[in-house]
Amino acid sequence: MSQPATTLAPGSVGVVETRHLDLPEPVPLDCGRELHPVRVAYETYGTLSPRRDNVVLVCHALSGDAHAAGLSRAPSGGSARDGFGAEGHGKGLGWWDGMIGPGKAFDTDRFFVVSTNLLGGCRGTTGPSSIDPATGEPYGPDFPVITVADMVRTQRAFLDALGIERLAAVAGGSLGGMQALQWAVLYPDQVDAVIPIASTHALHPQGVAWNAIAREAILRDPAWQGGRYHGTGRAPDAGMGIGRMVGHITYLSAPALEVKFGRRLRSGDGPHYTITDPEFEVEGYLRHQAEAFVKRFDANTYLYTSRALTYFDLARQHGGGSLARALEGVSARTLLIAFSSDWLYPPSASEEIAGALRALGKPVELHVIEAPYGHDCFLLEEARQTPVIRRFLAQPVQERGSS
Ligand SMILES: CC(=O)SCCNC(=O)CCNC(=O)[C@H](O)C(C)(C)COP(=O)(O)OP(=O)(O)OC[C@H]1O[C@@H](n2cnc3c(N)ncnc32)[C@H](O)[C@@H]1OP(=O)(O)O
Ligand SMILES: N[C@@H](CCO)C(=O)O
Repeated sequence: MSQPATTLAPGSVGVVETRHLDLPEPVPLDCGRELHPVRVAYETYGTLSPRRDNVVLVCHALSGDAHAAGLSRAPSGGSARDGFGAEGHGKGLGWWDGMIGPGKAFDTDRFFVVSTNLLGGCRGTTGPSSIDPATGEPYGPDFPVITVADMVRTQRAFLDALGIERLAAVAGGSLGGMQALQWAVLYPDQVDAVIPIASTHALHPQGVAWNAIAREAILRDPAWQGGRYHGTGRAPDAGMGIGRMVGHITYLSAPALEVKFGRRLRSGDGPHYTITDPEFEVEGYLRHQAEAFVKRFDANTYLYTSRALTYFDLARQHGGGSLARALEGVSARTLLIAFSSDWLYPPSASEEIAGALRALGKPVELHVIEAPYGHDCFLLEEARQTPVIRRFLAQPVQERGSS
């Protein structure tokens, strides 16, 4: 994971700025509605080749944004609600800064890396906090329910507007990996390689359940007000904070919590026998994560995005219940990376995808990295993902085959 920085480290893409593009056409959605207008927030790193054949799209997870690499030019300290927004994790460096740059996994000496904030987001791309042209008010709960396929259709339309037809690769972790898989299925002739990391073809029931609890915490906060909290001076911060605490624990692992906090108390002279104060270090940490999160994120975006990732089911949506059938049309070569301690998006999910692709004779590699930090390993274990990704992306066409 990128560290706070005031100076740019070697290999940095430098100071970057999030830009915005308005799509010329409405985006058709799985729910049957169309969305228009749609604005997409994006950043790019590296140089587009004259043949426009070196584009890598990186897709973020639940709470990310377009600021994937470099040091943001945007002012810090803003929030998702006040219009300009704080940086991805509050320090100015992009959420995959260790992975994108000269000589890094996504090498900007070679690739033109594009990162967008996903549809439904609260970091510059049209989402539930955007103005509904029909009412002149924020959409709130009137925003259409969106899917991962809708996010990918939006990215396709965005790239069309930039004049980019093909992608050398699509990569992302978690929900970002779902988008990569969705690209391979929806646009098989337009993407050469996909790199889903710590991801799945369908979240397991326990994952669906944890997401449901997080959403429930928001829905039951009286300040949510049926989703029409914008402009009322009240927002469901309490509910979203609890939702983030739940979610954040699912991104970690039991051994990581043991090493990081153990059962240490916050105060040297405790316990203080209180039912309200955070006595344990891990409780203080969770409160900190909740407080930081509500400053940078919108509750309705959380609801819509969490919903989209629980709906995602390649077999159901594209294969009549069969993962193999869903993947039949894939022509991109696939690199799957999973982490041994990730119980939310476990290696078994990547193994299922790899098995289905192999049985179909498609080129696929699976790497399970032994690492203790749980699901968030895709943000933390940059050094160990880098050689795997660099080697995969360096493979000349004639060497591409099943493994
Ligand atoms: C996924 C995308 O596509 S982009 C979105 C990615 N960003 C996020 O998810 C943001 C929130 N998540 C995190 O911070 C994740 O833990 C990670 C993986 C991104 C970073 O992991 P780490 O570097 O190990 O950070 P860690 O989990 O220790 O959290 C550090 C924070 O907790 C605070 N903290 C650490 N220990 C304690 C404690 N005992 N009590 C209170 N606060 C604590 C630190 O002060 C630090 O705060 P800051 O972020 O405000 O500076
Ligand atoms: N911590 C990451 C991972 C979620 O899958 C996020 O908040 O987006």
